[in-house]
Amino acid sequence: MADNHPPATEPEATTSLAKSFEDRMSLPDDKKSTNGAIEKKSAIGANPQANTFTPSNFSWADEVATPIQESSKQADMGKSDSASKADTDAVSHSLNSAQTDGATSWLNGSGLDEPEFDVNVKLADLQDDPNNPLYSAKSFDDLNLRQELLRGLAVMGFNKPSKIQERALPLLLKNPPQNLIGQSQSGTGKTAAFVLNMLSRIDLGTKTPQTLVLAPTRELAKQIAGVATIMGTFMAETGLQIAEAIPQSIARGQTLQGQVVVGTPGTVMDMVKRRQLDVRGIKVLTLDEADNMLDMQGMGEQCQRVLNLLPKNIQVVLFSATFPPEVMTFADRFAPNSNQITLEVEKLTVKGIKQMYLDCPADEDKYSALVKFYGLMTVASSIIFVHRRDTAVELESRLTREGHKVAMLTGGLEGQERDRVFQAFRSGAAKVLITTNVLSRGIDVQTVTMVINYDIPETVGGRPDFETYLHRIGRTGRFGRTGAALSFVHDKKSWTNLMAICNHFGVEPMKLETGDWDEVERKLKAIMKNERNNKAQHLQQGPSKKAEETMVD
Ligand SMILES: Nc1ncnc2c1ncn2[C@@H]1O[C@H](COP(=O)(O)OP(=O)(O)OP(=O)(O)O)[C@@H](O)[C@H]1O
Repeated sequence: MADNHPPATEPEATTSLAKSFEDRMSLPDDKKSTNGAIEKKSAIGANPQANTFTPSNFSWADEVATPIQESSKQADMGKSDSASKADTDAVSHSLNSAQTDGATSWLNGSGLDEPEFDVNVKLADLQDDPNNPLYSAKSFDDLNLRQELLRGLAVMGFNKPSKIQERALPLLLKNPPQNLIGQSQSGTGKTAAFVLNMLSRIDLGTKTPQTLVLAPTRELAKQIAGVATIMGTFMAETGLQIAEAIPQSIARGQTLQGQVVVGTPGTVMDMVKRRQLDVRGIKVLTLDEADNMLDMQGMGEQCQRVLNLLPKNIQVVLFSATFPPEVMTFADRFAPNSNQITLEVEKLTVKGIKQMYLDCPADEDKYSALVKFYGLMTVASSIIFVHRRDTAVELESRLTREGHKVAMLTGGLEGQERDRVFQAFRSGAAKVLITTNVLSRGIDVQTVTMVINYDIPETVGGRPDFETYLHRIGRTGRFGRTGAALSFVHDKKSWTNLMAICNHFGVEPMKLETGDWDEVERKLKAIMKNERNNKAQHLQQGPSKKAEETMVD
């Protein structure tokens, strides 16, 4: 695969073929260093908390709505509604070994100390609105989960299931087990749905692998393993073990032990071939980001080969926010006779994400526009997506040379370096991450309030890449938070592709122009103000009585 044509997500297996440029680049530690103060106000990567909030210095971070604040309130109280102190301590212990974000903010994982705002939308309000994907009519207690899992959910602060969790769990947990294809918007809790299914189905009497999750990247595999570790804290007492099947996770000659295995398909294949992974006891196979995993131009063949190695008649579970029609046929074959929860394309965009685009005169103007844009506001954490690895490297060196503090991760980096960079970003030590599509899917870092499409996502053939756009912007606005996505256009092709993407999802992005930065600032403030008013109205009126189901079986 040529370096300038990365696939939608760079699979592990292809990274060694395409890293010549980065291989030559030395990335000294000081570039990635996560300490060191940034004096310049609103510089890229500067800590927003270092700036004083004034009306003219508004912050996107302020717009991270109250799920976080609500969470920190729980932290103040020392525990969530139904979790005991002992349970909380047990989960804190799990956190030491798990890489996760999602549930951990109230345990000081990634909580933001946000300035207070006049209007607060609580997660509870969103979850009471039947039009919201986070809505549920049921509680976790109604879902027949084992007690240990209910305790895990309680300390994680999961008070109520989201719509996908409420709908998928009864289908997943039914016996005899049935296959499932599940779709819901980004950041609506698909991971918990499939992790709860796996943890409900394992036998703790043996350490042999019983459930296998495949994910497209090491970061996502580690994140899922982290969620399973925390959710299963109280099953660990009776023998639960979670194992990662990613490059270098175990030494040669060692075998993987654990009822739950989470890995990338290439490494899983290798481990099975080397007899490091015994798959004879597997009874559930889950594919996260399933449309990407089943894409025949990507990992489809590998996943099929893994499936062929597993026992017959296992439960196959496929989850993603997107299932384009061309993949759906294969998905049906991969998970035959499945129950299906799907979404209409217009329902796919997350309402809390404000979409904008910046009209740049030419490609070479994008860089100065980026710097200028960051200068207008403080951002909690942000991700800048580029198309090519060499663009990522170039952007990182240029910004670093000019005193901005940024981190960079592409599939061209070695595994341990990837872990180090990503951990720095996850922990908040690095505020700006430049990356390719390798991190476009699944990654859950709650502090991300801004996603920048420095390059509009396109397929190998140069066509608009609808799915990648949706997954990229879905790195913000997670589980009821608000966020913003800004796409850069600089010529006819990038503009046409962006418009095609927006038409596809039925959204109207707001246009910003580089000719008049005062106007850009004014528009940004207006959009944020509007958002606050909408929330205020929503809270005054309460949820709409004409509830319209957003999911169809
Ligand atoms: N019931 C719940 N209550 C509160 N928070 C939840 C609940 N379920 C999930 N979350 C949180 O929501 C966030 C998003 O969840 P998750 O990563 O599973 O989303 P996803 O649907 O898999 O997204 P993507 O499509 O991007 O992969 C996480 O931070 C998770 O901890």
